[in-house]
Amino acid sequence: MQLASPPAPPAGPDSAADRPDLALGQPQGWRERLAAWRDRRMADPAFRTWVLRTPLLRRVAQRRARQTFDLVAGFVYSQVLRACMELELFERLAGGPVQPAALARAVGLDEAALDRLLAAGVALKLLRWRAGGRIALGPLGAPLVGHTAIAALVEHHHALYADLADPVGLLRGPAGRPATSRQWPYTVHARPDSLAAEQVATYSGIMSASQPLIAQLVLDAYPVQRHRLMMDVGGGEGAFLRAVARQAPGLRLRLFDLPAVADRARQRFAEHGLAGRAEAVGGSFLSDSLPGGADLISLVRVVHDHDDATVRHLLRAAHAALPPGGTLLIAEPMSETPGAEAMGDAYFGLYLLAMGQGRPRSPATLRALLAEAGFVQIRQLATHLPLQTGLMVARVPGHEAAA
Ligand SMILES: C[S@@+](CC[C@H](N)C(=O)[O-])C[C@H]1O[C@@H](n2cnc3c(N)ncnc32)[C@H](O)[C@@H]1O
Repeated sequence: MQLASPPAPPAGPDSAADRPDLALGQPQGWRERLAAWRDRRMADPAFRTWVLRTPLLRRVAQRRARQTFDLVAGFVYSQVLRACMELELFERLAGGPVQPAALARAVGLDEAALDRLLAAGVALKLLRWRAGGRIALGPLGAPLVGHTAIAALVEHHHALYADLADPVGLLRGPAGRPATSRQWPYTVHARPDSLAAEQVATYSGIMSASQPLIAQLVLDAYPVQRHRLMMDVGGGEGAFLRAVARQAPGLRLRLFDLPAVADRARQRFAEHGLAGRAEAVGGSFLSDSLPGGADLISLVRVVHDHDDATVRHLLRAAHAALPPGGTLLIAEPMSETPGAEAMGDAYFGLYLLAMGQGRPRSPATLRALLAEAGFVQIRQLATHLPLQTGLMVARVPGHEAAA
């Protein structure tokens, strides 16, 4: 096998003279020099062609190209998923493979249009072809049958999708209010505790529907049953506490959220026969102190919604409400999570920007904020799916430590 020698490196834009606006520095140390050399080569089309023609390097080049094109085309893949969900294809195929013509009639699309969607769905492993030209669930579509949590997330993305049509505009600060922030009115309202029932209904419904993505992961990672009274702050409609109630029958439960949200939680607790065991307290952690008495406080998908000043205030309030030895849990997707960096830093980073406040935080950042608020024994607990939630546990100093 004869290998062609690689083309000479291009004269890339690697000097400060080429980009005077950036005042580029020289690479420091051999690692940076090597990386700079490699980056210059990778930026050269002739070098990339040579790599593709070289058997031993081709696989790496193909994988990199696929990753790049996934980034280029990812928004289309998301919309293919959305179309499948809007047309309820996964539920329609749950009973087994069907003929595309029958499916086209059922969803009200002409056959050619449906064929195009089916081909896209097959390519994305949402669907798969079966003998006789029938279409069936694929490996990624099968778990989505009746998956109301994913359905709620996909459906509510229409706002984020609109905001991201101009990502640089979003980063610069959009002229108007991003559509995403309108979905979360507490992020922009001066007095969130005065939000009315109809203003909290949509986001509370989305949170409740998507809570199953989180609850069991948290409960598998932390034994809540060792506590007496758990207070879930920013607990929404109580979906998390309902899962806790099933797991820990002896635990008393309290939810704290904005008054209009707490009303919804109270109603849900009554519907689920929990009225005698779970109470819902309305208030704002921005202006009210948190009720005392709980030996465990949870903040589930709450901290990342807020800027650092509010988080400092909230953690101090949680510390003040807990007894000596009391425990605080923080559960949310975290940045810099190995294997889930894209979810924490790309998805939530941009999502929270469009929402108008908050940021994804790394375990190290949360640890520092918790320590500043006076917590000790701060630990990160592993969850089975850190992509969906990470978990931090911390204690108030004192003799009553439960563990
Ligand atoms: C992203 S949702 C998470 C809901 C729930 N913990 C879950 O994971 O499904 C954030 C929650 O914090 C509540 N919240 C926001 N600002 C608040 C405040 N100032 N005081 C009390 N609750 C607040 C919202 O009403 C909402 O229910």
